[in-house]
Amino acid sequence: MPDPGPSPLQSVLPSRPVLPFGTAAPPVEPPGPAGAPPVEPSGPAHSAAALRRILRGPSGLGTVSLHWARPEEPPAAAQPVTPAAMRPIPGLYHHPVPEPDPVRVEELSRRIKSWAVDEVQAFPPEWEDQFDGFSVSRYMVACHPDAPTLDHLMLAARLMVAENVVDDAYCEDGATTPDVGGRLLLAHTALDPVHTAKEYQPAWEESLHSDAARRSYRSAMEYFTAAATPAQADRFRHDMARLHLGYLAEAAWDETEYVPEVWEYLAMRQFNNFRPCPTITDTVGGYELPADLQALPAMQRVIALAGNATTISNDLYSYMKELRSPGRHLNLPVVIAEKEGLSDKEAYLKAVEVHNDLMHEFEAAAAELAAAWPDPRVARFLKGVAVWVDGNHYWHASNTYRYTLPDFW
Ligand SMILES: CC(C)=CCC/C(C)=C(\C)COP(=O)(O)OP(=O)(O)O
Ligand SMILES: [Mg+2]
Repeated sequence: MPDPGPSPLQSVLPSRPVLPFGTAAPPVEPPGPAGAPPVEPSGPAHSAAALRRILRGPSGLGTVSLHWARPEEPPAAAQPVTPAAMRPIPGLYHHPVPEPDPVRVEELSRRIKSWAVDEVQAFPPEWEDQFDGFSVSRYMVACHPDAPTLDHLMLAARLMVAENVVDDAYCEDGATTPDVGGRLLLAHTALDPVHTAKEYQPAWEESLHSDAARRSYRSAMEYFTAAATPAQADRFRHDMARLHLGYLAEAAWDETEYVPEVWEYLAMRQFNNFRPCPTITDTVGGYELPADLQALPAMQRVIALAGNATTISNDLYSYMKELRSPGRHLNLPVVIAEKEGLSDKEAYLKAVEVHNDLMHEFEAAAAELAAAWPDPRVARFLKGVAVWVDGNHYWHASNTYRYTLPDFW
């Protein structure tokens, strides 16, 4: 498939002031009465042009200050960057991203490893190669190019590492145990604190240091809540509860050897999903999408579609890795093949089409919302989610340590 070039949400970078940690964005009146004004009928050209105008951000008198603060670090290294070896899935709709700033990647790698090894003991020494091969720094710099400082990037990197520690230690490839529900709930309390009788509170607090998963969640959440507003922290807790519900459904189907219908699998994957990563784009970017705008049904639809597209992208890039794992690892191609009687190749190619449909639905919903709610914070958040989707694809397509593709082409 020819490279479709930058997504409509990528074409301009809205300019916004960077707010220091924890500062709530100044209130801006939504554009109209309670309900959003009707989106005028528009064809693709109209909405793309409207979207470009909206995403360009405010212009005219008094807006000159609405420009991003330059990152505190020195500019990127002048030497040419060796682009990562990319192998995009043929026919997969995606947008290219600029090579992540190598200066930021190198410094973030140093800081996140120090946190993982020295602060929280996130993994045993025998997992060090896997940790390095995950390339979390290249991932996060690609997904959050608007992060004003490395401290902001560390917020995302710690949570990404912690989320994967929990997935690997509790849910992946044979790690699932019959008591996974109890273990996940207790790990979740490292994000969503227990408030209980005085006599029992110390035992809970001590539990947060008892395994790598809880140590990682507790520490990453402590840094996050220090930087985020209360509303952003509560949003994240809610998104992580969704994620853990998805893990539990996956574990229950694994335990009972149930193969879901395709729609059931897609429903589960909307919860066992990258959602908690793009939805922190405002905290990592140093601004806030207010809770009332984040909760808009139209915004919720955009977030769900973006998360679904990113997660089915993972199903496609991790297909070979999962075929090699113990037992039957459910992913979209495997479920389509089983439930629709297709060959492995036919099912995989159909899963690529499902991914592409999700991407087009996401971009259309984002463009419609940006036009309906021309609030600069909505535009910036939508762009941040789109950039996360594209950065996530870049990481999957270039992580040849972790992923290989089937020979279907
Ligand atoms: C980082 C994060 C919030 C992950 C959420 C759920 C998750 C682990 C994925 C969407 C990745 O899926 P999967 O478990 O298939 O991971 P790999 O394919 O092993 O990379
Ligand atoms: Mg996978």
